[in-house]
Amino acid sequence: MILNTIITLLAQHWAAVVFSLVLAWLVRNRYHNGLNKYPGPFLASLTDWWRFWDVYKQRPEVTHLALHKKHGKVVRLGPNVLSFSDPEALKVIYGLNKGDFYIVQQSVVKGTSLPSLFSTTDNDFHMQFRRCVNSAFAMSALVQYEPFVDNTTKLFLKQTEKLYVDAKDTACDFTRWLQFYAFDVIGEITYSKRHGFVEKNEDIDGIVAYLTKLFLYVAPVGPPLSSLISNPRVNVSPNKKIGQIPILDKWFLKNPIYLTLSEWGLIDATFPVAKFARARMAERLPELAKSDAAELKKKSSNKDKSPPSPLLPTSEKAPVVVKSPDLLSKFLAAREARPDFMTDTLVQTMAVSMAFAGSETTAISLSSVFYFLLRNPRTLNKLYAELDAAARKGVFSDYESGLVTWHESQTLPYLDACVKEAFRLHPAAGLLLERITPAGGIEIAGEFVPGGTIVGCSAWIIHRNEDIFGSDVEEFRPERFIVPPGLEGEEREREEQKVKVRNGHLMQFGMGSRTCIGKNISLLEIYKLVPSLLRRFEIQFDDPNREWEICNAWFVKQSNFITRFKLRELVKPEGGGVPAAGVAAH
Ligand code: HEM
Repeated sequence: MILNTIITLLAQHWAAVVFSLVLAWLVRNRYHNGLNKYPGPFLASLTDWWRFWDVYKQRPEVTHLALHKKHGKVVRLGPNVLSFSDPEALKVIYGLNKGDFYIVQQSVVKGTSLPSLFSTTDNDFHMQFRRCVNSAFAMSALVQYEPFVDNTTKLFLKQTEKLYVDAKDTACDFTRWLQFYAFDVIGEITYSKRHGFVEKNEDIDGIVAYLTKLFLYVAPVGPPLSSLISNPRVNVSPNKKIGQIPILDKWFLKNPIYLTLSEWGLIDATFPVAKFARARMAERLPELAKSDAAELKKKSSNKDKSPPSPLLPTSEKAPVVVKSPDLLSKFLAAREARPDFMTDTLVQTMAVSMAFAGSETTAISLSSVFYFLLRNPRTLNKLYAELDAAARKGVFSDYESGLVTWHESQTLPYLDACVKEAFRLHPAAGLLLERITPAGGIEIAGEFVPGGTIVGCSAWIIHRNEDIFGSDVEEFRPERFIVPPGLEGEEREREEQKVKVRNGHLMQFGMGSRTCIGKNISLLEIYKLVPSLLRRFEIQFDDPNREWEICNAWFVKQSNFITRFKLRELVKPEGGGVPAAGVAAH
C-alpha cells in the first residue's frame, strides 16, 4: 500500500525527483570535505566533467597556468582534486601514494587488470618490483647501452643525410623523425634489435599512429602512460573518449563482458610492440616459445580467426645468445634471481613499458630542444660555437660521422643548459602527477588537506615559478642554468645556490619514489643526439613564420615542426691531427 503510494508519487513527480537528486549530488560535491574553501572554476567544484572537457580540448596546461595565475597557490580542479603550484608542496605530495586513478592505467591481460611499475598503487609491490629492475637503469649501466645508442644514432645521421640532404627539396617532419629515432633506440637497448623505423622511414606496424590515437583516448581518463606502461596486451579502443573520471573505465575497458571475452582469449587486441616483446622473449626462453605455440594451437581450435603473429617464433627456434647485456637480458636475470616475484608477465610488462614510456617522451623532449634552439638563433649559434671549439680542441673521438659520446657530451656546459631549459619550458607530461592523501589527512604547504583527496603538481606550473626561475620564465634562456663567469666570493655562492635550486625544481621526470626509472636512458639519447646532429647538419625551419602545434593528451606532443637540413663541414682538431677513435682528449 505504502509502496504503491510512493511509486505513484514518483511517477507523477519524476522530473522533480531527478532534479532534487542531481541538485543534492552537486551540493554534496561542492562542499565535499570542506574543499569549497579553495578557489577554482565553479563548475569544477560541482563535477569532474569540467576536467573531462578541459582535457578533451587538449590544452589543459594552459588552463592550469591561467587558473594558478588568477587564484594563487592552490586551485580546485574537481570536487576532490587540488592542484598546488607552491614548490613547498612537492616534497610532501611526492612522498604520497598513487591512488585509484592509476588503476585505470592498468591494462587487461586475459581478463585480469595487470599492475605495472608505473600503475601499481601497492607500495610493497612497487618497492619489490623497482628493486628487482633498478640496477638495469643505474647510471653505471649506461656504458653498456651506449653502443646500442651509437648504432641507431649513426644510422639516423646517415639516413638524415640521404633522405633530407641528398634528396633535395625534401622537408622533414622533425617530431615524427625524432620519434622514429627514439623508438628504434629503445628497441635496440631493450632487445638488441630495432623495430626498423629509421631504416624504412615509415611507421612500422602503425605503432606511432596507434599511440597517438591511444593517448587521445586515455588522456581524458587519466595519465595515459596508462595502458602504455602496463601493456603486454593493450585492449584499448582508441575511438571512444571518456573522461578524467576513472569510473568510466569500468564501463569501457574493464566492463565484465569485455573482461570475460579477454579471459577466454576471444579478444586479442595485442599491440604490435607487445608482440615484438613477446617474440624477443621467446627467442631467449625456449619454454616461453613452447607455451606461445601451444596457445596459438588452442586459439586456432577455438576458431579464432585472427592470424598468428608472424613475429611469434616456433618452439623449435634456438634461444638467441645476446652478446652485450640489453634491458631484456637484465629483466630475465632478475627473473632468475627472484623467480618468486619476477614472473614472465612482469618481465614482459617491463619490456613493453620501455617502448611506451621511453619513445614519445624522449621524442617530445628532443623536439623541444631543437625547436627552441631554432626559434632563438642566439642560443643556437652559441651552442654551435661550443661544439666547434670542442672539436678544435680535439675533445671528440669521431671526426667522420659526427657522433658524440656520452662522456664527451658531459664536457659541454652550454649543451647541458640548453637541454635543461628545453625540459623546463616544455616538460613532456602535461597533467598533474596525481597522488592521494592518507586517510587521516595531511598538511601540504601550510594547508591541512583531508584524507582521500587527490593532490598534485604540474611541471608546466612549477617550471614557470618566477621566484625560482626568474621573471623571464616564458623565454628560452639556457644561461639561467649556468653560474655567470667572473663572479667571486659571496656573489658567486649566491648564484651557485640559485642554479642549484633551479636544478632541484625541474620535475620533467617526476619526483619522489615514483620518479622516472628511465631518466638516465633518455638523457643518454638526448645528450648524444643533439650535439651529433648539430655537428653534422645545419638545421632550419622550413617556414620560420609557421609555429608548431601542441596537443596535450597527457604527453604534450608537437606537430608541424618541419625542418630542412644542410650538411655542415665537420670541424677538425687544430693542428689537423684527428684523435684515434675512442681516445678523445679531455
Ligand atoms: C625524456 C624522456 C622521459 C620523460 C620526460 C619521462 C617522464 C616520466 C614521468 C614524469 C614519470 C612519473 C609519472 C608519475 O609520477 O605519475 C615517469 C615514470 C616512469 N618512466 Fe619515464 N620519462 C622519460 C623516459 C623514460 C624512458 C626512456 C623509460 C624507459 C626506458 C621510462 C620509464 C618509466 C617508468 C617505468 C616509470 C614508472 C616508474 C615508477 O613508478 O617507479 N621513462 N616518467
